[in-house]
Amino acid sequence: MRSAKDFFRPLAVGAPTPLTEIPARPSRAIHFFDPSNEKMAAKVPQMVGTVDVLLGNLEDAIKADNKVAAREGLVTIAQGTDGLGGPQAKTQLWTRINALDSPWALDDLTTLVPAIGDRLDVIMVPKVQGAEDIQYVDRLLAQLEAKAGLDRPILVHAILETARGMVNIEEICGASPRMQGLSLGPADLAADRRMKTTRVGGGHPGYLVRQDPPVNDLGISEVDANRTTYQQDLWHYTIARMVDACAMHGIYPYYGPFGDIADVVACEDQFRNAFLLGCVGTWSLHPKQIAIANRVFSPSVEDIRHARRVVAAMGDGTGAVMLDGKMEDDASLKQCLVLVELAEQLAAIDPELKKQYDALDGEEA
Ligand SMILES: CC(C)(COP(=O)(O)OP(=O)(O)OC[C@H]1O[C@@H](n2cnc3c(N)ncnc32)[C@H](O)[C@@H]1OP(=O)(O)O)[C@@H](O)C(=O)NCCC(=O)NCCSC(=O)C[C@H](O)C(=O)O
Ligand SMILES: [Mg+2]
Repeated sequence: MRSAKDFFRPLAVGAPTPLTEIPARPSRAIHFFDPSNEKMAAKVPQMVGTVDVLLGNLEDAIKADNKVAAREGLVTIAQGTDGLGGPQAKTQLWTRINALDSPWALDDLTTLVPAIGDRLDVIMVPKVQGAEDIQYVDRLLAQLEAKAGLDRPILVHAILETARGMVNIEEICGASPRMQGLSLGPADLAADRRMKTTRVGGGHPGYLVRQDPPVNDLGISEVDANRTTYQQDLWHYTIARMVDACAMHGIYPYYGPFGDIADVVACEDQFRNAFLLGCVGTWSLHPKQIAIANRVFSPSVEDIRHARRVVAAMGDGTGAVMLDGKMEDDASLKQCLVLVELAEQLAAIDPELKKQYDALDGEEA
């Protein structure tokens, strides 16, 4: 472990100085595309500006025979697409490299950083098991950045998809000042934990609680009676764990994939649960999931109306007031400020949202 004194020193001579704070750039949807798929690649330029993050995927879902084509395709796309990636871009450019125990990960990094390191905002590392994985990537990136003459550090995002990664979650978050955030990888995590769901994210009808049985006049429980069941969220514990670890380390938590592309309703529910629990965004696997993510991970006009009224009513921010029959105080003010600040960040990049929030300006507090 590095000492506190050394933590923010570059890990290679000439590498950019690490950031002391991870910028809160909007990232409601991290949209995955396969850079070796011509049809998907052709859609990238028109998606710039409509989605917060475009992620060139090199890992799972890319056939082994296409790994090199995907890597080279990503270089071509990054070099040839205006407005994609870099600190000022409206649409960030991320990649998901291959797993560190695969034969491709090293070539992914040594190819991408010199070629498009100035465009790449975040590198997502799959199947992270512990701090050692992040430290390996951290040192290698510093060497490659120094060699390429880059002037800002590329950030790192870890996917939680093993039981060991979950157990080591705090040390992963704190392993490097490059750590930008965490995503849930529900498919790999389910397999590693030997969970019995075969779905890619989302709920499961078998994971439920059932209403108590009615009791008859003889005091006997009628277990065969019709009883309401309530489906539970298989991922609640994992997401909540991830949110706490990220908040503690000043980095950002994300829900991961929702594989039932056709079920846009359940997808929206899963995304909203993650938003309410504290996640800042999610993955999008299909173009139709982008609009869902943008909608869900943007505070509603109603929420912002209420939050602004609380801010106005609270004056200097201390004490307690009654608003619409409810108590508001220093703590609920902080809750409201979370939403107001998020709305400001999103309005800065999303003109339609800005218009909706601005329309509240004339309203009485
Ligand atoms: C899921 C898909 C395979 C579906 O593709 P397809 O059957 O082609 O869908 P459509 O016919 O509805 O597509 C309509 C058009 O849109 C284009 N398209 C589709 N998906 C994308 C996309 N992601 N980006 C850009 N464009 C896209 C199609 O080419 C069609 O174009 P056209 O014919 O010209 O109209 C496919 O969506 C897909 O492969 N998505 C990405 C899958 C992926 O990245 N998976 C990996 C992430 S999830 C994971 O790894 C699990 C995780 O790690 C864990 O452990 O949990
Ligand atoms: Mg996975």
